[in-house]
Amino acid sequence: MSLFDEFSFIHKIKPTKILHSELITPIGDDASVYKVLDGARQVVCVDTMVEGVHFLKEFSTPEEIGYKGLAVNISDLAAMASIPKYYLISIAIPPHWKEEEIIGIYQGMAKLAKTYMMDLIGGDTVSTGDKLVITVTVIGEIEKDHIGLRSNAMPGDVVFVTGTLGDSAAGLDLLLKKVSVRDPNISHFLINRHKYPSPRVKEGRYLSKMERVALNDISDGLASELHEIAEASQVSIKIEFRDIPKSKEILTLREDLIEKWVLFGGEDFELVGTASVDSWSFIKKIAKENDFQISKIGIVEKGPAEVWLQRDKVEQKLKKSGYNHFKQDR
Ligand SMILES: Nc1ncnc2c1ncn2[C@@H]1O[C@H](COP(=O)(O)OP(=O)(O)OP(=O)(O)O)[C@@H](O)[C@H]1O
Ligand SMILES: Cc1ncc(C[n+]2csc(CCOP(=O)(O)O)c2C)c(N)n1
Ligand SMILES: [Mg+2]
Ligand SMILES: [Mg+2]
Ligand SMILES: [Mg+2]
Repeated sequence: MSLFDEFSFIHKIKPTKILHSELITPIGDDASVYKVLDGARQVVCVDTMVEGVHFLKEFSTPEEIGYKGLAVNISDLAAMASIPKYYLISIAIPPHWKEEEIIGIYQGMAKLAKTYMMDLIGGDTVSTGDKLVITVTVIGEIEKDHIGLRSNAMPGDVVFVTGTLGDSAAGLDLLLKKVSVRDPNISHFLINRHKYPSPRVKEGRYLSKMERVALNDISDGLASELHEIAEASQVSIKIEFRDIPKSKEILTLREDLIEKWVLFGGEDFELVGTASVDSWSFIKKIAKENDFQISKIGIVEKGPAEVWLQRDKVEQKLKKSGYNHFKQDR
């Protein structure tokens, strides 16, 4: 499968003709949005988790796997600025998974679903040969005209991210024993960030109040997601490494690793986006009043769909590197 590129594959299978004019976002964003009869907008998306690719039984409990499986999907709803409502689970179970473990996965999901008031409305259960596969479909709603499209960025905009970046990838490298940390509080924090991502639904909802906001959630890494916004909006993006928010815990680790985790690590499930300068002053005020973290990391400029990274006054083109299924550049 090494010749298979995830992103060019999606481009190849993307339909060239849309049959329903009610469809607002076809393939190419975090979720699909379409009009329903009463004029409201429904938001739908699906993501799959595979044992060995997204999680390992050796270091994650069934509850943790379930929590994360739903969280990463809610994160895509947050990246459209929508309100989560329902979810469906398709699960392919190999012989070495016991029923009580599968129920544990559902318990992990149910815990998070309660927080976001989501109902489990269906799914599918099948057997499979070797690896557990969990496919989660989520459905949300959004008001007309307030969708966080990747194509909404405009020259002059501020580029922002929520939370801190790189913690999840650092936590994964701790679990995989690629790095070690002496302080148990630091390793606990980073591993927790890997196992329990917080979908930024509240942040997405506040951001939806702006007249125009571009949004993407960080699953494959900051560099990859910024490229997706640059490509969808046909703009150039410039970011400053120093301004990317990093946790105090990650800052105790090696500088070259921090850079790799922050830019290319992925699974942060924070939101990255752009908004006008006027909206940005307002966003900062709302964030302070409502106790969430959001930081300016760069600007949008006219120009080709590229991403530039400034570091110690040196500017370099940032490659679209990050997590790409089938590609081994990580
Ligand atoms: N096999 C597929 N068939 C049809 N559409 C697909 C397929 N795979 C992805 N897509 C669509 O391509 C677009 C980009 O998908 P992608 O999975 O990269 O985004 P994402 O779900 O936000 O990221 P991630 O999966 O890394 O969390 C989305 O619109 C998605 O629905
Ligand atoms: C055991 C194990 N090895 C590696 C990783 C890292 N990882 C897997 S998928 C992915 C990108 C997001 O997934 P997707 O693009 O499918 O949404 C990343 C960063 C992990 N979580 N567990
Ligand atoms: Mg996404
Ligand atoms: Mg996806
Ligand atoms: Mg991905």
